[in-house]
Amino acid sequence: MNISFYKYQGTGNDFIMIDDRAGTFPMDKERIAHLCHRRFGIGADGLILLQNDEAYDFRMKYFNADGGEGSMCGNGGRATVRFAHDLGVIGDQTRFIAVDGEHEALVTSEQISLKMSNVKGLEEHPDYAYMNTGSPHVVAFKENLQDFKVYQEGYAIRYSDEWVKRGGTNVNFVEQQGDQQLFVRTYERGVEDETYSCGTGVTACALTAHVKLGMESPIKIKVLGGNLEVSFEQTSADAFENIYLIGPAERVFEGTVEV
Ligand SMILES: N[C@@H](CCC[C@H](N)C(=O)O)C(=O)O
Repeated sequence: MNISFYKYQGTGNDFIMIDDRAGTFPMDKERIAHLCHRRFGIGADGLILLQNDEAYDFRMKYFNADGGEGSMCGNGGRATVRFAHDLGVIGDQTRFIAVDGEHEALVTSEQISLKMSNVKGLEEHPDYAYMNTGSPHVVAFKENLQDFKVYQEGYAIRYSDEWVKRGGTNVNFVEQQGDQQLFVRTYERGVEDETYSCGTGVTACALTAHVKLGMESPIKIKVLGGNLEVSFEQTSADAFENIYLIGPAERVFEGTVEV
């Protein structure tokens, strides 16, 4: 059968977006991986279904590029809000449900401001920090990040015995570039490559930079695909609330594909 799809991107993290309010999309791992393949398919870091939900404006169901259902995707959340707005499903404010629970968002023509899940349990290790911002993230500070081997080093951590045992992780490398500015590069689990941006990843980096370097909210973050901002409130030594991921998200093209 042929289905309509839309392609969206948020700071270069790109997604196939499907209006699945009828609930008819055939959710099959191989099919989703094929659609996301950059040579044989449409090409994307992930595929997202916008579905109906009784209690919320919509449900966001996110799959990584390998076809497996992912944990929360921050940029995907922002792109799904833009998609829902473009479809006329929502106005300029929304409350929706995703794999990690309820989210709120505000829409302007330039930006989507997405409220992220509260964070509890920041682990501080000598060489890195770890936290779950809806998805699991290792955060390691590096100098001269532009020239750093993100794929090789990220892969080594992601597939180390410890992280395989713990269910896998995304890996973020971060460099401070001013009082309120970070530069972040991310190796993404489920894409198994460096992506141009990772929303839950930059959120983890901002919270880590606050704890380790004393950087205050809001923190601006440069990624390969553009610029994001993260604001937050720290409520105890390892807990954060009112976390917002703010940045652009837009439709790139649309089409039909046989599934
Ligand atoms: N790109 C995402 C992160 C997606 C989740 C991740 N790949 C996983 O399942 O671990 C983002 O913007 O947050």
